[in-house]
Amino acid sequence: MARRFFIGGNWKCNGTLKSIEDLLSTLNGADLAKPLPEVVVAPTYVHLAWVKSKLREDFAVAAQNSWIKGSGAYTGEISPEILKDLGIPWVILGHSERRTLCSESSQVVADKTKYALDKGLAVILCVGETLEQREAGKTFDTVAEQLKPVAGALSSWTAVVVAYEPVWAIGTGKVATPEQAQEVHAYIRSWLTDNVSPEVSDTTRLIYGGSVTAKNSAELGSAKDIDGFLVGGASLKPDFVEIIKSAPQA
Ligand SMILES: O=C(CO)COP(=O)(O)O
Repeated sequence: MARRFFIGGNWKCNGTLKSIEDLLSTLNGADLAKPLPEVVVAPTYVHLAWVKSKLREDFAVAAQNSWIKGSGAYTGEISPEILKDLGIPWVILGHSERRTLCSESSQVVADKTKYALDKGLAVILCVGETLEQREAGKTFDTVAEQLKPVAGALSSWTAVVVAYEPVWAIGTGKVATPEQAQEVHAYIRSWLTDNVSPEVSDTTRLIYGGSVTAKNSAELGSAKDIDGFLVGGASLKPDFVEIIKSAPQA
């Protein structure tokens, strides 16, 4: 079945009013061929509602995280209910920066994913190995360990996109080769067949993240099991438009 190509821009902890205004005018002014891939940008929480109100209507917005439970006495957190109320359709969960810097375990990521989906958000679920894990031959085991609690928690995957982001490729300029990325995407697809269902495996979009640029996106995007990208640094630049343009036409 055809999976619609998906391009996410994770702005991380970046942006000023001026830089975002400039970026919005680049994105909104871009002349893009139809049919468009699905395009979703993730500004910081404080910029989210403003970006949503200014962004072209054929792109959507995502939060970069959400709380594990509903609204209440959780200082500093943002619940899926609040995001839903603001009309935010997507959330990124399990990014390696949160797993590492905020000690989010795979079980916490699974519980957050379930809660966000239950409240009607769609989830970009990130998985990926460190360089140490790759060099120890543990890439597949690491990804399986990250997916397992999610598979245990979810009853439906229709609103999930899985982002494979090898930690060693994030923000390093060291992009996975199309063969390296394809190998792990194929593994994830077979893992989903065996542990969830052939239908989920066939329909779930698997996107790649880690030093994606306008120079490498076309080649990566032509790999069989790569259904899109989660772009960090290059999503803050006009490069992002070129990455969108490089998406394979459906
Ligand atoms: O972490 C990423 C997207 O979530 C990738 O970041 P870079 O594209 O900057 O390597």
